[in-house]
Amino acid sequence: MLKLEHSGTGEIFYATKQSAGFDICSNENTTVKSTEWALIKTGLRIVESLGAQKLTVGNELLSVIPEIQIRPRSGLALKHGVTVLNSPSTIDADYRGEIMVTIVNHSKNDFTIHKGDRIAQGVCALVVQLPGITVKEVERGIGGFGSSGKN
Ligand SMILES: O=c1ccn([C@H]2C[C@H](O)[C@@H](COP(=O)(O)OP(=O)(O)OP(=O)(O)O)O2)c(=O)[nH]1
Repeated sequence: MLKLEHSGTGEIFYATKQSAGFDICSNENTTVKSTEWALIKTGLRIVESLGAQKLTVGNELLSVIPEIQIRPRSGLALKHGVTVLNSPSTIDADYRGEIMVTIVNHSKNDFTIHKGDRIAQGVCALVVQLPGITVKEVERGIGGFGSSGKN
């Protein structure tokens, strides 16, 4: 449905058979200062997606597409006041750039992140595009973070 790859040696895994989220690790060493936020590289990329699937509900033919939601790790939030600023972040199925995570540090202390540290988790969900809304572009490619408009 969606195929994810890591650009380095980083593993992508579910902790248990019934884990909803897979761990997302930092692909860099950095420090997020107290009360500030930073965009962190993950080395992850979607390399393939099946595209929209059609589902009939009542009289309507709906497009069902996968997305990845980035969610915080509860342990980081509780122990360090560190979370994902724009959570749940939306990773579109046709995004081919590196998946990035905006980490915010709400604590009084600077927070150091090492390459390989688990900073967030990814959840794959199936969403429905509302019928009757215009689809403007065919594909997103590597554009993100405000690339599709002025605001
Ligand atoms: O935390 C995030 C949020 C987004 N993205 C990438 C994947 C996503 O598909 C793309 C666009 O994200 P979003 O729709 O949230 O961005 P936007 O600010 O609305 O800008 P755009 O005009 O690019 O849609 O950026 C990330 O890598 N990490």
